[in-house]
Amino acid sequence: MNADGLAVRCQNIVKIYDTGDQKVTALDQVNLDIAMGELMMLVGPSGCGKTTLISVIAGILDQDSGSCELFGENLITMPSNDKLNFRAKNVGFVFQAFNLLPSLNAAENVSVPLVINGMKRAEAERKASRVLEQVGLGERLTSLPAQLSGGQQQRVAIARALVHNPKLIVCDEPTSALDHETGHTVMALLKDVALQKDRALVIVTHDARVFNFADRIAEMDDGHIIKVVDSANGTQTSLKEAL
Ligand SMILES: Nc1ncnc2c1ncn2[C@@H]1O[C@H](COP(=O)(O)OP(=O)(O)OP(=O)(O)O)[C@@H](O)[C@H]1O
Repeated sequence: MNADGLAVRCQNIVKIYDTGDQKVTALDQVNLDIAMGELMMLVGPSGCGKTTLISVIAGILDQDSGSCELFGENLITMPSNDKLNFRAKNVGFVFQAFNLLPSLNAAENVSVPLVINGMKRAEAERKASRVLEQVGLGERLTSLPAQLSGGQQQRVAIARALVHNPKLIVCDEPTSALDHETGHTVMALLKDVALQKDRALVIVTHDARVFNFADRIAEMDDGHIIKVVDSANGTQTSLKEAL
């Protein structure tokens, strides 16, 4: 794939966790390109490296070697302040554990990325409320995370990842706590974002109900990407062609 028009370019990414008494190679020479306008899903067994890979892609974890470019920018060589600003503006992340701030209500949680990017609080909360309405939580704006169900908290986390209109959205199991219909609504909303030509989405999922939303599905095993399938026509791309 030509580097023009790429949202993400991962080349030879290696990540080893060193816990003192043992070393775990979570990513072993991973190569993956994601085009602008693409919704890429990552699948594979537990422990194969999916969360590690999206954390590197989102710039929240540094790889040990290899390069990862986001919209042509190599985050690992950026000064840390520039990296923080770049990430705050361009990346939305839905964590597996949601990571909502417990003392802030739903609208306040969702407004955090806007406030970080310099928007006034009242305006940020108005905008956050509109996105919460889109995910079906217009009635729960002032609820604290502890007053919400798991599925509702997950939708707050998704609204927070979308609210500042980032160019890259990275989601770790975004539909795991949602029923079929809500999962479908949330995926349709995420897909709408991915369809914008200067944006991209990467979603880690075990949820077969949402595979049909993907443009391509990359399958991982034991720190490697073992195949990439184009879901529109079922074509399996060899790894050389996927690059
Ligand atoms: N902070 C850490 N310290 C040490 N080892 C880690 C750490 N995080 C992940 N690992 C190990 O790295 C490997 C990859 O983990 P990762 O969380 O990326 O897998 P995953 O495919 O996302 O798994 P799951 O589907 O269960 O979320 C696993 O063997 C895991 O135990």
